[in-house]
Amino acid sequence: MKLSQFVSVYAAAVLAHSSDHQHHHHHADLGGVCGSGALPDSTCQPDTEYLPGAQKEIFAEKEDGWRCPNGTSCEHAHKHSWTHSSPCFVGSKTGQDFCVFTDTEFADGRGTSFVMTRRRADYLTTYSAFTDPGFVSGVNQDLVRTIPAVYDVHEFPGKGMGLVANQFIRRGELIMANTASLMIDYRVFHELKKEEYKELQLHAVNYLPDPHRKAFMNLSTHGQTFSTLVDTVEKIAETNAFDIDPDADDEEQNYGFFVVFPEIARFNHDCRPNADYYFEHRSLTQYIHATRDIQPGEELTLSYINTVMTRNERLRKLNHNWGFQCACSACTQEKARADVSDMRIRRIKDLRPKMRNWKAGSVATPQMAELLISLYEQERLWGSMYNAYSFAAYEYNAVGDPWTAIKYAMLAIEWGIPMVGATSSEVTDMEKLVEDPWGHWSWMHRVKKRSGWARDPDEEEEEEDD
Ligand SMILES: C[S@@+](CC[C@H](N)C(=O)[O-])C[C@H]1O[C@@H](n2cnc3c(N)ncnc32)[C@H](O)[C@@H]1O
Repeated sequence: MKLSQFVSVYAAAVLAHSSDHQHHHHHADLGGVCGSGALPDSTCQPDTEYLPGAQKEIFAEKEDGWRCPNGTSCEHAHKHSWTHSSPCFVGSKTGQDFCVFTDTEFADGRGTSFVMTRRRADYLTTYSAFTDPGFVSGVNQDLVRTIPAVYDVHEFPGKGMGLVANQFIRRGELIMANTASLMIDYRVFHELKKEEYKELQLHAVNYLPDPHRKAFMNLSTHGQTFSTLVDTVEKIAETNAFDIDPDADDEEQNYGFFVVFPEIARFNHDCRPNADYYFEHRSLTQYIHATRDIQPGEELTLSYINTVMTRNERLRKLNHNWGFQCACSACTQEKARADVSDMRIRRIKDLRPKMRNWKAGSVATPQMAELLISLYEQERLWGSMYNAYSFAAYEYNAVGDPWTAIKYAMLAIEWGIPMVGATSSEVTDMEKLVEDPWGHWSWMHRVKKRSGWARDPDEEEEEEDD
């Protein structure tokens, strides 16, 4: 297993679509393509026709009659029963059509919309979420609720809407889960013209079933208003989307997804959040669990950025990507405390690559892992504790102390399941260690390396810094 994988997945799963989009405040964005064959004539309507509720009248036309730009064929043979699959634009590098694929039946009729290639959309339909509808039945608890919510939605001065715990929530408990609403292949942003992908985005949202589309259109635009729907949808996506890495079997490893989950989008940011998220590909679901015990009345928060950043780095990034001045407890603490917090952050950044280095010359020791645990605790980075416990389990096992290794592996599993999921490699590798530390890859690994008993270090997988 690759240690770098879990650290990078964790760090990269950041609520960010950092490219700077400019917004054009003009009407009739769709007007430009009307009559060009890019869209069916029925879509060549004033923007107001795209308001929620207008979907059926506009998109009642069958896909068969739809054409794609530049004479490309948009053959949408229905391998999976996509309810809609047009329009399309050709990617500048891949030469493939990027289209809108909507399944309005998905997850008990909640629906989901993709903007990607046919090939990738079809690949995603091999996931249990599509092959076994029962798998995602009842996952989303917001549009149709069968279990009482542990939170209420409130207005927060200076932050817009946010979520508040309405009861005690224990560490590790599930707070919310959403299947993907709008899922965009990142290549769309690299290969299509801005006007093209904005149009695909608009269609993707329009195709969602009514209540779902309304929930999407209600999301934050960071206080801005736009005269066209295409710009509003773009700003909503930019303000609310998560970056999701492709799964390990996806043939497009270099490009992940830009995904919106309307209810999860209500979490405001905190640098020391009391909730964290992970995406489970086979259910196409983003899960949110409590990183620590939460008291009723506390605001529920996620970190939009990598938490292991100094105060100035965090402030800069949040201001650049979302345009707000972070006023969380970690950002507003008095200078002496903020300085020592930054010292801890720098030490964390220094320790992790050392422990990820499994070569003979690595200076990693179990004491470093103990230090990392303490630093995470002092920094209140509860969502990362599992990561420090894993390092400790590996380090103890690597010097031949299986019982301490098992103790930390158990802690890594306990803290890791709600943060990264029970089926993630981080958790399953810890389970292997617990079952048989002596047979685990990490057993005596440091000792063997340093004594020259093991393979040539250069043959080992190199771990990168994140
Ligand atoms: C994903 S949305 C969060 C929910 C949003 N407050 C709403 O009303 O729907 C992100 C936007 O919320 C606001 N926001 C989130 N966290 C914030 C914070 N810590 N301080 C100020 N504004 C925040 C910003 O406007 C940001 O662009």
